[in-house]
Formats: sequence, C-alpha cells, structure tokens
Amino acid sequence: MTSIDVHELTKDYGATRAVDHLTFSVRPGRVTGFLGPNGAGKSTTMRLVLGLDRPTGGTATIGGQAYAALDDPLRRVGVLLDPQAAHGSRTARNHLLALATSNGMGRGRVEEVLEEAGLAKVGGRRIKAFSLGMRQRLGIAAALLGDPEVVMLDEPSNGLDPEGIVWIRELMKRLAREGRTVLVSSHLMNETSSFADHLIVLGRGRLLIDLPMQEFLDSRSRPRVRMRTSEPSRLGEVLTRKGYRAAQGEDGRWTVEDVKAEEIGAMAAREGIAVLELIDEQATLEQAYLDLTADAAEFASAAVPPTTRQEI
Ligand SMILES: Nc1ncnc2c1ncn2[C@@H]1O[C@H](COP(=O)(O)OP(=O)(O)OP(=O)(O)O)[C@@H](O)[C@H]1O
Repeated sequence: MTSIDVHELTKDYGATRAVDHLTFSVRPGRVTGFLGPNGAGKSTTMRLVLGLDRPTGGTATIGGQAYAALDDPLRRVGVLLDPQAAHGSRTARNHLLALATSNGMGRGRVEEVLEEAGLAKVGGRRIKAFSLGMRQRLGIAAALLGDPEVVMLDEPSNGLDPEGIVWIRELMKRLAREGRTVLVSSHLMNETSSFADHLIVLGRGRLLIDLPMQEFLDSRSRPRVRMRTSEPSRLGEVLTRKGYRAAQGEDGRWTVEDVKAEEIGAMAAREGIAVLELIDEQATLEQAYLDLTADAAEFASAAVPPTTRQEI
C-alpha cells in the first residue's frame, strides 16, 4: 500500500524557515492527525508533498514517487486544500464532471461522490450559493472522485455543522479501515482525538511528535482516578492518612492524583469503604498537546493563552 514519506524536508520563504528538516511517514490503514499551532508548517508540508511548491531541501514522496511523477494523480491521491477553489458560477455536479472527464472518469462516479458527500439534492445548484460547509463537502467529494489510495485533507471540519462533523469523522475512519492512507490537518483537538489513530505534531516547522494517539496521551499524562463513595469524609481521612494527593469536588467525588483505579479500589476494599464509582481519568488530547507545547521552551510563545484554550 501507499505511504507518504517526507525526508529531511525543508522550505524557506526568504528569511522564514517554514519547514525545517522534517522526516516522517504517513502509513496506510489509519487516520493520521496533523497538528501544530498557526504557522507551524502543516499547509506548507502538504503543498510540498503535492508538488505545489518546491522544497529548499529534502524530499516528499507518495508511494516512493514525487507527486508530479505519478501517472494518474487523481486516482492515487485525493486532496482537500482550499474549498474556495471551485468556480462559483458552476454547479456542483458540473464542477465534479469537469474534473471527472478530464481524468477519464464517468458520470456515474460523480453521482456516487455527490451522494457520498450528502450533496445529491443540491448537485444542480451553483457553487456560489453554497455555504462554507457545503463547499467543504464538495471539496471532499472531489477528493474522493478518483477512489484514491491516499487522502490528504486540510481542516476538513471547517464550516461543517454537527451532523457534518460526525459524517466527516466516520468517513475518515472508514477510508482508513479500507486500507487507505489518510492525513488530516486540524486545529481542533477534541475533534482530532475523535478520529485520529496516529499523530504528527509540528512546531515551528520541526517534528515534535510522531506517535500513536494513545501512546502520546499516555506519555503526556499522569494517572488520576475519580471516585464516589457513600462515605466521602471517611475516604478523605484515609486518603490523607495514606499520603495520597486528593481533592474533593463540589459533587462529593474525590479525585486522586498519580494513582490507578486498581490501587485505590483495593485500598478502599481493605478499609471497608463502599465504592459506588471508580474511574481512571483519561487525559484529553488538548491537555496532552498543551503540556507538550508548554514543555518545548523555544515554542512557548506559540502556545495558546489560557483564556482561549477550549479549542485550539
Ligand atoms: N507563500 C509563502 N510565502 C511566505 N511565507 C509563507 C508562505 N507560506 C507559508 N509561509 C510562512 O511559513 C510558515 C508556515 O506556514 P504554514 O501555512 O505552512 O503553517 P500552518 O501550520 O499550515 O498554519 P495554519 O494552521 O495557520 O494554516 C509561516 O511562518 C508562514 O507565514
């Protein structure tokens, strides 16, 4: 199957180094989330992979070949870069038909991708009347047209409504299950954690992380347990006596730091405390990501201030 391979990739725009000796592979059969703050170099990397820009150094290949050297690029690689790129005066169907016919594909495939993207009913409307979300769906339909082995999507959730977000998430997962190579850039941490199996994180053009999602979360978070009991104050006394770091929330539940549920559950059983709820708290991708970016000292100025931390 087809991987995207980036090796020592570097791109300078004048004095700005947008991509800095980047090396990674995007493998088939999983969704790879491509993250990094604004200006980290995600779009530049995607453009270099697609031959839309020339690297200052290094290589970017798809299945071992430069994009420009691929025989039938639309059937090999599906791309969503800029949903505004379509001609506004064309209908969605005609836009896709023009793409299809210039690439030796039939009308039937156009109808299939219109259906797949939820645009079958509006295929006859002009694109200029489309909302951002509809344009986004059209861009994704175009990316799928050639039934490609590799799919690269830049911010695909942009402008989509909640139903559209669920749709794109399920679509990406399905494409990966079918064995395709799926690379998706995003700013939205919660969103990315709902579909990505693997993460590549850039900071100032450099590779910060190339790890399976779960491994990244585990590497960046300390264990923590949340529990509810019928005897919260007795539990509090026991936790303090045994030297655990614990805090009680307004709802009476205790949160205990640096410990797994197995240990606290066994301890509560030994003390004869009835446990009503006991759960290992999962770090969110957002917490792990902010922890990573705060860690990288040279990177701190690019970190998002606390007030805007909900979705970055
Ligand atoms: N055509 C260009 N000319 C000059 N500088 C550029 C050009 N394209 C990108 N840059 C610069 O390169 C750096 C990386 O930008 P890039 O758009 O690749 O980042 P990004 O991670 O995709 O950011 P965003 O999340 O905002 O899209 C930035 O400093 C940007 O200003």
